[in-house]
Amino acid sequence: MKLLTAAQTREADAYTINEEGISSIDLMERAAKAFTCWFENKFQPSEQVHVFCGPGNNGGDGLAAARLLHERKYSVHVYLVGDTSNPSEDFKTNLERLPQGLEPTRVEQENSLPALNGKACVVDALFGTGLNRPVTGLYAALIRLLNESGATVSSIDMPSGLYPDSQTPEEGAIIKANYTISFELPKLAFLLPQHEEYVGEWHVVPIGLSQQFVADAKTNLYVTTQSDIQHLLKPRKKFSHKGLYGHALLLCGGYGKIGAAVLSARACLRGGIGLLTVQVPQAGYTILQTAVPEAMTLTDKNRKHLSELPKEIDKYDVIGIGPGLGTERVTKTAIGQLLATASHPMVIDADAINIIASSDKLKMQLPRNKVIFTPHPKEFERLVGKVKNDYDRLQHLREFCLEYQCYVTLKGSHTAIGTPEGKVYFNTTGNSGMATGGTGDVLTGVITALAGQQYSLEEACLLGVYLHGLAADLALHAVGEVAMTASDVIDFLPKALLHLSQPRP
Ligand SMILES: NC(=O)C1=CN([C@@H]2O[C@H](COP(=O)(O)OP(=O)(O)OC[C@H]3O[C@@H](n4cnc5c(N)ncnc54)[C@H](OP(=O)(O)O)[C@@H]3O)[C@@H](O)[C@H]2O)[C@@H](O)CC1
Ligand SMILES: [K+]
Repeated sequence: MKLLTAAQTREADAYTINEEGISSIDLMERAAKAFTCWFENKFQPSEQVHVFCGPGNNGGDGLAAARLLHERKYSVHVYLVGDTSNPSEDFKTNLERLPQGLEPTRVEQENSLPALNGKACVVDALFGTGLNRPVTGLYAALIRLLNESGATVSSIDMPSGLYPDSQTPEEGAIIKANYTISFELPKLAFLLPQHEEYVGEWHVVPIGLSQQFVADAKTNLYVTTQSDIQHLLKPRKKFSHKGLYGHALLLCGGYGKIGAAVLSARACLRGGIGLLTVQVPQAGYTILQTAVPEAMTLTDKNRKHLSELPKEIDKYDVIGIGPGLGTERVTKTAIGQLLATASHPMVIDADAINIIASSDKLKMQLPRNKVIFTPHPKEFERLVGKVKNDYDRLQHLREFCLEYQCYVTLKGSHTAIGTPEGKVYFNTTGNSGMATGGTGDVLTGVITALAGQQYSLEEACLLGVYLHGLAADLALHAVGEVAMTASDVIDFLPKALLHLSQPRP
């Protein structure tokens, strides 16, 4: 799914009105109905609902939603906040449409802010995508009051005060919403970790914006949904044999971290690889052979660390390297040899990233269009330098992928996948149960498996990241977030694959 900017959303709005024969006020009614429908599923009519409206169309949505909730027997209070003497046309119409018994309260000064307690149910319709400067003054005072009240806040389209697709200046007040109900498409701001406390749980509701406009809109930002991912999955042929599904080499594990190699290897097998060879230091031989009997095991001449490449390296279809390696000098030398000689697709994680990040020479040796890096944010900063905020991190992601013509899956709540063409895809599966040691090793195994099965590197990243998160989402029902381990994620990979291969409803 494409991610459009606020400016593009406004254009989509205008295009829909001009080309699809719907008036602006009717489009607003659709938006208000979509919001109300979500609201009714969430809150009982016994709730006292306080709707705070700003002067633009976001406020207009709030007025229409207030009317619809009133009709559905909610006890509604409407507040017109700030200077609403010059409102948008659709705001005006919806103000006129308020029925008797729903007279709005004007809030024009800080000393007329209403008192709210923690039980209040608030609808935030102050500002949406038309916000054009930081929120200060009366609006900021109201936002602070709402944030401190403990009330449950549902924001229409955007948490008021948050910039939809650029860094919000520090001086601007921002609503801390429990829920954000956005129209048609999510906003970039929702996908960035720094906004978690403002956006809360977000949902997108359709309002019938022109699909033609969305299809033609230019963007390099995407959100991966199940339907985007599902069609990537390749069915197996009936007359199959293991040689058709790739031979992967994993270079993982060091003394005290052989478990990382076990996790990557098990995940690689669950990801469908035909044949798997794992090279571990001598200390890992018995462990690997016992824990992962399906994998062939090679031992390094070094007892504790990777120090050499296997012979006949050309016979492998893909190489996964990094989990548990350590950053010994001998390992650095081996990675140098790998980058200088191998032309395989490579999945590079953990200490292999740290080693490459510490050497400009190694970075220069990276083969173009062959490498997938799978860093967490700290490893990413080692690669690109310190970042200022999440927007800056995205910018660095794009620039790094373009410069080195590589793929990067930057791990996080919405893992961001950068491509050599400068595209960024945000993943939508996964949960905080994955914040535990070893889940990264699992991802390396899964992506390595997919890259070995002749998925393109872009497909391997998109599908691998999605599956990894989906497995954790399925594991959530069985073990919960707190108890989840990396092994649970591996155990649910088969269910995730089955889930994706079911026909779409
Ligand atoms: N596109 C769609 O798909 C659909 C969109 N819809 C809805 O429309 C919303 C966008 O509406 P919008 O464009 O009227 O902008 P909105 O967010 O109400 O704010 C503009 C007003 O705020 C003011 N203002 C701005 N910043 C300010 C500040 N810091 N402090 C104080 N004032 C400030 C600004 O005034 P001015 O700059 O002139 O002073 C202007 O009056 C969108 O989020 C969605 O909810 C749906 O109804 C239908 C489908
Ligand atoms: K809002």
